[in-house]
Amino acid sequence: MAMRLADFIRANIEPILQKWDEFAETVIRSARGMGKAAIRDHAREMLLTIAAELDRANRGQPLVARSEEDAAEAHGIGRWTAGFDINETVSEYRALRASVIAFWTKADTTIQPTDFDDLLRFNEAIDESLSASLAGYTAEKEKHERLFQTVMTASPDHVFVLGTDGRFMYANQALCKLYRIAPDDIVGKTFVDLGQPHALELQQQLVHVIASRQSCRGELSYACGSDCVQQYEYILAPAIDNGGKIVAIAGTARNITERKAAEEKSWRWANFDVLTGLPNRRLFCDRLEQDLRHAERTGIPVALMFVDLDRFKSVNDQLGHVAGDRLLEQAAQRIASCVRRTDTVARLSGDEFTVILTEVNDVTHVEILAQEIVDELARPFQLFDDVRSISCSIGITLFPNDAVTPDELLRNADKAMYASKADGRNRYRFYQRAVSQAGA
Ligand SMILES: Nc1nc2c(ncn2[C@@H]2O[C@H](COP(=O)(O)OP(=O)(O)OP(=O)(O)O)[C@@H](O)[C@H]2O)c(=O)[nH]1
Repeated sequence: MAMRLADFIRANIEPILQKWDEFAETVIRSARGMGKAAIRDHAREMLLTIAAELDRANRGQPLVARSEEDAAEAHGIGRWTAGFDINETVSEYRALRASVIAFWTKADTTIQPTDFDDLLRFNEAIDESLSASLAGYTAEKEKHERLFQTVMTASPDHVFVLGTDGRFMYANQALCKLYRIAPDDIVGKTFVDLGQPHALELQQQLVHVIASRQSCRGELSYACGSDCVQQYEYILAPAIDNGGKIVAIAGTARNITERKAAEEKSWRWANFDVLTGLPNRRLFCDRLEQDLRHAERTGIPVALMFVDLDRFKSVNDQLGHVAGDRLLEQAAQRIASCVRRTDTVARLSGDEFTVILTEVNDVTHVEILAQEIVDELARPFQLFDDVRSISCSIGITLFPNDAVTPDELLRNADKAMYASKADGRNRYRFYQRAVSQAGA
């Protein structure tokens, strides 16, 4: 052959790369996100580097200069990052070697002694390049594994990998600490083996993730002592290989106990009266709407009471606001003690309370209850060193007889309450009767 191998490679680089492309189609399937052009450019770069090495060898210079070794190493790192597995990385070099030799052998007519030297050096160059590349690949892989381990170990969240049979393949330190088990001992066990009440739920979720091939989230409680329950939010996600097969389930779980407590606290702030602990106006309105909807379905009436303390201002004026607060707290407890657990007692504002009575089959019961509240609030209140007596005025309206909307019902109850006040306080009045009396 007239042409040296290095020159041959440079002259035939296009057809060599064309052949390489065809082979690469089958080898590099798993190189996610890497375009064909990028892969080809890499091959071109490697071939030109090897050709330059052959030139140097022909001139009697050392075969592999440091910079080429670095380039091959960087290539290996790139292959790991691009998602190549180690076989694909090796195959890539084998394909390059095969492409070049196939072309060269085909083009060869008369073999010169120098051709054997070139072939030998070419193979050596490919081997050197491959080993530098693999060194880069494995170093990068190990570096990432170490980083992964560090992140997993430091993570306060639970991270785990389960096989499709539900057995642990990996669990990080946080999870092992929770279950009081060594990381090596947890491998091969299932959540059921760890003996937690939430195990069956997780097992079912696992089956669901495998069947649907979709991730799922959920919440669970973990009893970490007789009076300690921690809440966790978890995500289970299927790990799918290049062939579309589910090979594992990756899971994370985060302790949300504090977040839940904060949410609960802010929900209480938004919906309950701080002084009395009763539902506030907002929650009262929600409950009234719900109760009315329910009553529409069942056809059983609802009664709404408006309870206003009589001359409460004088308690504040004479004994101070703190004593007034004490009275409001006690009044709230007394009203609540008169009703069923299913009924709602709320504090709308100041000394105004409301009571929603559901499933009122007999209005007589409403009257009895209203009188009970009047009597309860007429009993003396112990306010620190003082004892005070006040009374209350109650207005009552009925759904659906008097009105059907929450606003109208509230207005009616308010009017009936004022009728009680006008009648001399310390009593209750029904809206209907108050209206007909006013009309009479
Ligand atoms: N201690 C205390 N007082 C409050 C609170 N909210 C409102 N008040 C007072 O409650 C009083 C309500 O008075 P009113 O309902 O207007 O009048 P009243 O003295 O009860 O007289 P009648 O309703 O006409 O019988 C006002 O003095 C308010 O300042 C509270 O949270 N604590």
